Amino acid sequence: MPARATKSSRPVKKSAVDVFKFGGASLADASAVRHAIGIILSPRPSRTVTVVSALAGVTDALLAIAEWARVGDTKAVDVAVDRLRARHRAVAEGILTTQRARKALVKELDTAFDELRTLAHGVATLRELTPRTRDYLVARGEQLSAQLVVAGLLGRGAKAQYVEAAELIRTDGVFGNAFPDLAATDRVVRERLTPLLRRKVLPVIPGFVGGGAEGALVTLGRGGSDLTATVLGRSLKAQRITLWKDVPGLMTTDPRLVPSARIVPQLNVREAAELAYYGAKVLHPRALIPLAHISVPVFVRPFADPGAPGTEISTRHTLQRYPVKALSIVRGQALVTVTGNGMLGVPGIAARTFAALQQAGISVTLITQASSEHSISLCVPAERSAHARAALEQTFALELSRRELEGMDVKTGMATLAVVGLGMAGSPGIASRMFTALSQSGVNIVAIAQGSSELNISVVIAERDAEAAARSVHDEFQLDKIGGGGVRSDDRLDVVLLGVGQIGRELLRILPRTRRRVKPTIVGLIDRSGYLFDPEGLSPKQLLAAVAHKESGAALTSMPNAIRASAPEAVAQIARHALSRPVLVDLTADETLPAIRKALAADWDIVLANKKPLSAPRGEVQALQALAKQHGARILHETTVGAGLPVMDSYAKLVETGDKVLRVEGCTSGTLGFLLTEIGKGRPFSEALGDAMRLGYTEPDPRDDLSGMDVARKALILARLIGFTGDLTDVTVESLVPEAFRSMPVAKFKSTLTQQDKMWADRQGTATRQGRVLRYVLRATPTAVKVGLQAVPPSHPLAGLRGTDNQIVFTTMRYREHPLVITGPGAGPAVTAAGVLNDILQLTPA
Ligand SMILES: NC(=O)C1=CN([C@@H]2O[C@H](COP(=O)(O)OP(=O)(O)OC[C@H]3O[C@@H](n4cnc5c(N)ncnc54)[C@H](OP(=O)(O)O)[C@@H]3O)[C@@H](O)[C@H]2O)C=CC1
Ligand SMILES: N[C@@H](CC=O)C(=O)O
Repeated sequence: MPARATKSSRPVKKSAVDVFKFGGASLADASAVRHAIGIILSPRPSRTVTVVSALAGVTDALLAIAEWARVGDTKAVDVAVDRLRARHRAVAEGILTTQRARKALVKELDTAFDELRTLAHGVATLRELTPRTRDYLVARGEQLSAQLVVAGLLGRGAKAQYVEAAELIRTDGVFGNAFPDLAATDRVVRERLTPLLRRKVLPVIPGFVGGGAEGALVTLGRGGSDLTATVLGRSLKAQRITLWKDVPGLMTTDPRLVPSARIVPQLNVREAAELAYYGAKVLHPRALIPLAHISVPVFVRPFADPGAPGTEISTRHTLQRYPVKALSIVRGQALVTVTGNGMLGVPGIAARTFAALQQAGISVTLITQASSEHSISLCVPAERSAHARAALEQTFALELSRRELEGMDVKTGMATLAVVGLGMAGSPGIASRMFTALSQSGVNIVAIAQGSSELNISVVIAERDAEAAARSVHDEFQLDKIGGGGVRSDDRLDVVLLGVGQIGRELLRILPRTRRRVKPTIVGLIDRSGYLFDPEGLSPKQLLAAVAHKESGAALTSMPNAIRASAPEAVAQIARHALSRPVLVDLTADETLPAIRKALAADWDIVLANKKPLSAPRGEVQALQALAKQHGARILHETTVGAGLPVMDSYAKLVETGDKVLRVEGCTSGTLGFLLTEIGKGRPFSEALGDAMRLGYTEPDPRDDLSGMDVARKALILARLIGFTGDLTDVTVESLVPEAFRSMPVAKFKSTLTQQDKMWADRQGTATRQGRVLRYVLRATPTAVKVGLQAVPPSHPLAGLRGTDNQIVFTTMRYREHPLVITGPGAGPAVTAAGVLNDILQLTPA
């Protein structure tokens, strides 16, 4: 009868719990344990269940103690126990700050080591080490490290509690290699851990250990702490399970074999399980079994760099451009082939072959049988090949004596290479690409196996060819691009929008209307809260939803699948995916240089509507341009001056044809143009500015326009083009914002606009009486840059501008007497988004 869920046995709300697992290699000494404690305490509010392995090397030391005890060497036992005791004491001393806490912990440790010693001496007396006793001894490593972590957490003022694993993880009771009884464990875990989590207590559980029959303690097999973590994550319906490891994540292959191996950002559970089975040592092969029918993502993350995202293992299927996502090489294999005419049509040969190997305790890593049924080949670890031959010869002694079987052929010095990826299913040509790559690098394929799931293709090759084989297959499937970098594809351009404000949303609206063979694909959106990303491209539905969402003033991170991050973090995380001709489009009005640098470093191109990056101090801008050059990236910024008007384009055409620009003058503020036109018609300042804001002409803070800073930035960008070596502070700027309004919060400024109506009416009145027209004007030469309000006569070319019209006048060597004039609307979402789109299209493949 199913157990009824009581209040306390219900799992805590889905997505509330994190399960962390710290591997032994991470927990090496006191500073590592302190670091782990810092990681456990970092999520706030913390509902973290922690699983720990034994301190690095302790499991091996305990196994050695068990062996010495079995042969009666109590001296060796004592030395090893004392060494372990000293090591654990040193960690205790290093993680606790008060004498009292240290004394108490050392006492606990001493009790545990005394018991260990007594037990080992008992084994030595009897000279008998049962599997049960061995498990009991070896489990001590995880138990001790859990005690240390609990003490460390308590020492940091956290509420933490040691929970005995044998009481939580119910198993089939197989000593040395037990497997959890998932249903039973689910119930116990919820009953025991849920109340602790509700009380905000951090449970710490020894990994690798479970409970067997009659209260026996069992172990889950080498690396079994991963399994403990996934079992707990499953039972608690955790929001995620994080395996903190001494590797950066799951790699496309072994980086020692292939230096260009990359971290795979995301793997499907089936792919990860396949890789674990085929030799990717990072993950315990059985660790993913508990998650087969339940969607809890597992993250393999680097302990040394907790900010790095590592590899996500989940039910998602991303990176679909990669039919193969990783490859594994297992060396030290032997290929055993059973051959003979007597196998034809005789049922049971395969079954007897595998039964013989199973009885000999030999694990088979690959099987292949030709359809002629003339032979069966299989791979076994080379060191077991003699045993395998003997076991098979014994099983088939009769067939061998009758010559129905020709014999057992055993080839040692072999390796298996397996390529793994969900995208292989139904994609023709993957095997042929793999075989062609191998043949082109001179690698002979000895045997081939492919499962009907098409999730992997494995080949057997000579071990001496392993490196060449891995490199050629890795190259063939472009796996060096999977963790980031630009893939030069002819039919894609991947765009990430930094900023989803007025301009960003308008750009998203007009993008589908692009008349180009290759339409840019929006793969990412970033705002102040975080980012939304899909390497395959956000769907039109997602983009529409994002536009509506942002229009309503909400944060991107309140949308499904969005991730909380700062802009530089978001770019860095997105840049780990291989994108086609990636472009970062900066549509913020913020200091975004750190994010832009990250993008350039990943070979992305940049499009800017934001003027701040290029009006930063000269040294920073020069460094940015040098970085772009180094990475072969382009920085396009047409809309930083004159919105959609072809200002940068015209400048480039002038200089490309050998002209020299001597000075630039004009009006480059749509907001001020509109404001002065409206005030000139007699409208109050507050109304006119209100309209400018509503129509999307102003900067997010309209004082950037009114203070002249927006024009100053544009002037500096233009002036630097023609040789000005100064900074923004060297630009002479006339501010139109009265002192009292300059530093108040923007919301307050917007609510007090009417207080400036009279000042603006007076200013306009004076100009009208003088028969003049007010214009905010810039003048930039290689030696001086000035922006400010001018009262120009009605005959002046600038006097004729209306509304948001900008005018940019280039005086050049060629256009000296009659300068080149560009006039037109210079603000507003429609023209600006079109200008940004034009820049993006310049980067699009033709
Ligand atoms: N309006 C115009 O006519 C023209 C504008 N431009 C330039 O276009 C840019 C965008 O203007 P507009 O769309 O009106 O501005 P908005 O204020 O409407 O939008 C800005 C967007 O940028 C995001 N953002 C701001 N700072 C950060 C940050 N540090 N990290 C991540 N995201 C950030 C905001 O996020 P959140 O939503 O979370 O606040 C918002 O989505 C400005 O630089 C402007 O000068 C250029 C030419 C013409
Ligand atoms: N706020 C700016 C927008 C364009 O750069 C302006 O009004 O010109």
